[in-house]
Amino acid sequence: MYPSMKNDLIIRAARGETVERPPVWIMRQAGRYLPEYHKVRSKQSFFEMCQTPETSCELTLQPINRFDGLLDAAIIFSDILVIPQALGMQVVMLEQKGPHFPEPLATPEDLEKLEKVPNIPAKLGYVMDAISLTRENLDGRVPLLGFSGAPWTIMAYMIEGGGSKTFTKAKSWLFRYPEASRRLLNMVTEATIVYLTQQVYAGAQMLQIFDSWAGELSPQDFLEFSYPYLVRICEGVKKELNKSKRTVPMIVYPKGAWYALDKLCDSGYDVIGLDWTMDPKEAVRIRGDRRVTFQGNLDPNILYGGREIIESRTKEMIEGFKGGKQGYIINLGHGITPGVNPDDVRFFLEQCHKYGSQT
Ligand SMILES: Cc1c2[nH]c(c1CCC(=O)O)Cc1[nH]c(c(CCC(=O)O)c1C)Cc1[nH]c(c(CCC(=O)O)c1C)Cc1[nH]c(c(C)c1CCC(=O)O)C2
Repeated sequence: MYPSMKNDLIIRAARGETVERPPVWIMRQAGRYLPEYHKVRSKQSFFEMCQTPETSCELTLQPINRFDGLLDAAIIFSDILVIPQALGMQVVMLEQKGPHFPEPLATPEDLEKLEKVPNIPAKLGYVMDAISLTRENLDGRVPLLGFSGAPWTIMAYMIEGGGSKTFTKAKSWLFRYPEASRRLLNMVTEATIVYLTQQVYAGAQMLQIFDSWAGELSPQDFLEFSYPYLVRICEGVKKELNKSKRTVPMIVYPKGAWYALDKLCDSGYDVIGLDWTMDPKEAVRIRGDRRVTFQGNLDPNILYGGREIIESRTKEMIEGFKGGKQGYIINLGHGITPGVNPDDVRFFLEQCHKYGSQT
């Protein structure tokens, strides 16, 4: 049994309940904008940090401790690329450059090298251990989120071998090898369902699926190569959890897929994460009376603009989401970036509390 919850605002907001103010958390809230992160990072490689439950727990708690009482959720410190690792691929994190796969998938024959049905508890047990340890150490202060990458985004990394501007290799697969692409997407989907379910058994109270490269696809290709797998994950996780009478709210963050918002409102996800290319009022209009909560969507670069614009844009955003007391979770439209001043982050969080309580 874990400590009882002192703040469950985000769980209630995700379920569509009316709350006293919209909850707030920040994608990548544990990361390189925090000096205390660099202290830990200087002693360990990125994936070593992910693989050490005590370190993962410490990093998860850093923003919660620093911004005590201002954040309404913690997200477990890990990475979406642990799934390619579990499928048998090597991934390293290069300083200043980001993730790198020494041997990315080149042709459909390479799928034979992957572990088709990886033993997730054996390969990623350290994530579950980190989640359990963090749940205990959070002491009920805020709920703990688990997460994974969406199949299309994971596939893109496995083929590109890292970040990309054009996604030529990954998208060539979709068009040249649609069958093999579907096989790969299915493989990632099934591993992800097991992974997310295990995270909940370990103590995760909410789940987010990051489809960071959704917006690289055309609307037609998103509907063919991303959406069905997102839906399958939501259904698969909920069905498995239902066997032990559990439910957790699920968030999908399909970055750039504003064109699919209407369809996503019927996807089964409780929460849809929006990036800053979507006007809050327009999103609310498209949603209509469907019971879906929105999350987002301040441009992370607003945090570089100084206090005046941080305040005015935060206020406008909250007002755009109808004042935010129902169907809304405050966040940035994408992860916070390394150069942001933590004091400006505190100021942003204070404005979220101020205008969220007022409107
Ligand atoms: C695409 C993606 C990745 N990882 C993730 C995504 C989806 C979100 C998004 O679109 O930004 C998700 C992620 N990565 C990390 C978290 C931790 C939890 C949190 O949000 O605080 C989460 C939720 C830690 C991290 N993941 C990474 C770092 C920095 C690593 C370092 O210290 O060298 C951290 C703290 C590295 C990483 N990991 C990844 C990239 C592209 C990079 C390098 C570039 C970058 O940092 O933006 C893959």
